[in-house]
Amino acid sequence: MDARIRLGRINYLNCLPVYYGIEKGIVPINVDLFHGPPTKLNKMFIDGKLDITPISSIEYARNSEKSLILPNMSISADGRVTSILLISKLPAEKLDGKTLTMTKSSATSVVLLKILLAKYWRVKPRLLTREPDLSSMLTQGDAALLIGDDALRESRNVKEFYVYDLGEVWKNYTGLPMVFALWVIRNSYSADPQGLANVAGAFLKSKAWGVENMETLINEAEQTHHLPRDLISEHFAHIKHQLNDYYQTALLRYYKEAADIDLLKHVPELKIWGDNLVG
Ligand SMILES: C=C(O[C@@H]1C=C(C(=O)O)C=C[C@H]1O)C(=O)O
Repeated sequence: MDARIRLGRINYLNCLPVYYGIEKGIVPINVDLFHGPPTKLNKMFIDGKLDITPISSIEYARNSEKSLILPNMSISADGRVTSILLISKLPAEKLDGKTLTMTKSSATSVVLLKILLAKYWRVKPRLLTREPDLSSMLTQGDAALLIGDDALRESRNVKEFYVYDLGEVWKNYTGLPMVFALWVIRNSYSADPQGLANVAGAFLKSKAWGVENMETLINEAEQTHHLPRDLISEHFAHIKHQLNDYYQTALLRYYKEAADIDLLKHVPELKIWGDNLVG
């Protein structure tokens, strides 16, 4: 099989540990990589321009008939995540009627924030979507939602604000981890079980290589993402790339919470490739 797989790659630090082995050719696989923030990859996948890619977990729920889930992969956190931050001039309980600006790069964390505002903090701010630029977001509003590297980059400069790590708030609310992103497979691509097995295997090998070679990953991340070393290792320690029963239960709880406040039409079945689905 030498058809080149069109593979998405979120351009945040959270993907480095699972892509490094593939990108450096340590794990050989024939792919064309497409980089971008989550909302760009979400759209490319839905438009049929990617075969396999991480997408915001809420987008799988909205398009579950178009895709299958790649097993054993996710971007998750069991509590603190370090990179999904609500940065606010006021305590979150006081945001009722205030203006909150949200990064345009996110889909899952936008819905997560809406769940927490409605059900945990019980407030109803006015919500705006903006480019991920903290100072202009906080000029236009009283609070801002940032994700990924944009959040990590600001996380040490926000001491004068109230800072909420939404992985941690979600854990306080539900007692469960939070699954932010899933790797999905375009339905028509699943007709190539050998190709799929190759990709699934390559990710497992690349992920395992990353776990064994954490220092190399941190060195690479320092150079390519320009973040402090201790912040990088803290982020890597909190991001989980798994999708076992515990994380699947948590994901279904998130979908249920979203459906409860009409942000999702129905809770989808998690169709995971290899789970008695296709050959
Ligand atoms: C933990 C993260 O998870 C992410 C959050 C996403 C979202 O909110 O839609 C999508 C993909 C992930 O990048 C992060 O960005 O740091």
